[in-house]
Amino acid sequence: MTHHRNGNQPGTSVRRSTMPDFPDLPEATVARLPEYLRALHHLAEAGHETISSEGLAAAAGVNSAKLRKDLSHLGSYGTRGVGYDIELLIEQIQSVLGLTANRAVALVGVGNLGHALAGYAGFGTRGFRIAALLDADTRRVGEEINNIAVRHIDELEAVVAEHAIAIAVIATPVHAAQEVADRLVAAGVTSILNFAPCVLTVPDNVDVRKVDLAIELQILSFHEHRKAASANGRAALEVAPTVTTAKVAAAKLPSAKKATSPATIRAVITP
Ligand SMILES: NC(=O)c1ccc[n+]([C@@H]2O[C@H](COP(=O)([O-])OP(=O)(O)OC[C@H]3O[C@@H](n4cnc5c(N)ncnc54)[C@H](O)[C@@H]3O)[C@@H](O)[C@H]2O)c1
Repeated sequence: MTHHRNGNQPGTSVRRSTMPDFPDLPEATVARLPEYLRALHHLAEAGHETISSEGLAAAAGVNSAKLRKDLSHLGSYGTRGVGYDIELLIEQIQSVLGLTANRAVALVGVGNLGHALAGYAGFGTRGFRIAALLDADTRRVGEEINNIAVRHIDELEAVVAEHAIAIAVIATPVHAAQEVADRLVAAGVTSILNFAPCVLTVPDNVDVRKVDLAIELQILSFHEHRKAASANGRAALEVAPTVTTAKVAAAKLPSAKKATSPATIRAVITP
C-alpha cells in the first residue's frame, strides 16, 4: 500500500523501537486509527492515563481483537494488567497519521458547505488546520472566516505554494470539481477530500476520499427498509399461528363461520 508514504515519517519513541521504518498498514486499519485517536482524546480529557484494550475498543466502537491487531501494526502492544499508555498511544497514532505537523489544508468552494467547514473550530485539535480558502465568486473574495480571508481561485497555485499545501478539500458544485482537482494536482496537491457528488479522475500518486451524506443516508435508508421488512415478517409470523389456532377454534364454533379476516378471527377467539 502506498498510502501516507510520501513525506510522512513517524516520530521516534523508545517504545516504538519494534516498529519498521514505516508500517505497511491495511487500509481498514488506517480508517480505524482516527476512531481510536478520537476515543483516546476523550479518555485523556476525562483524566485517564491508561486504558485496557477492551475499554478502548468499547470507546471506539470496534471489537477488541481487531483493535489489538491494529495497534500491533504500530508496534504498540500495551502492558499486561495495565493496558495502553494513553498519551503514548495518541502520540504514536498521530505520528503514523502524519498529524504531528498540524497540516495546512486548503478548502476550495466557500458556499454553504464550505462556510460550515471553514467555520468549524475543532480541526486544530485533530491535527490539521484550514489554512486557505478559495472561491471563484468575486463577491466572496476577502470575506474572513475564522481569521482566514477567502482568496480568488485564480490564486490557487500561489496559495498552494505559499502554505505548502498537500491536502485540499473540494466543496464546489459538481460541474467545477474535476477542473479544480486538475488544478490542485498540477499545483502539487497529493490528497483530496471531495464533497462534490462525483468521481474525480486523478493520477495514481494522488489519494482521493469522498464524503457523500446522501450515500450515507441511502445506506441508512436500506437498514430502515430492512428493519421494516423484518418487522412486517415478524408481524406476519405472529398472525399466522393465531390464524391456525383460530381456524381450529372456528371449526369447533358453529357461529365462527363469518370469522374470515385475522382481525375478526382474533376477536372471535379472544375471551
Ligand atoms: N458531501 C456531502 O455530504 C454534501 C452535502 C451537501 C453538499 N454537498 C456538495 O458540496 C458542494 C457544495 O455545496 P454547497 O451547498 O456548499 O454549494 P454552494 O453553491 O453553496 O457553494 C459552492 C461554492 O463553490 C464556488 N465555486 C463554483 N465554481 C468554483 C470553482 N471553479 N472554483 C472555486 N469555487 C467555485 C461557488 O462560488 C460557491 O461559493 C456541492 O457539490 C454539493 O453537492 C455535499
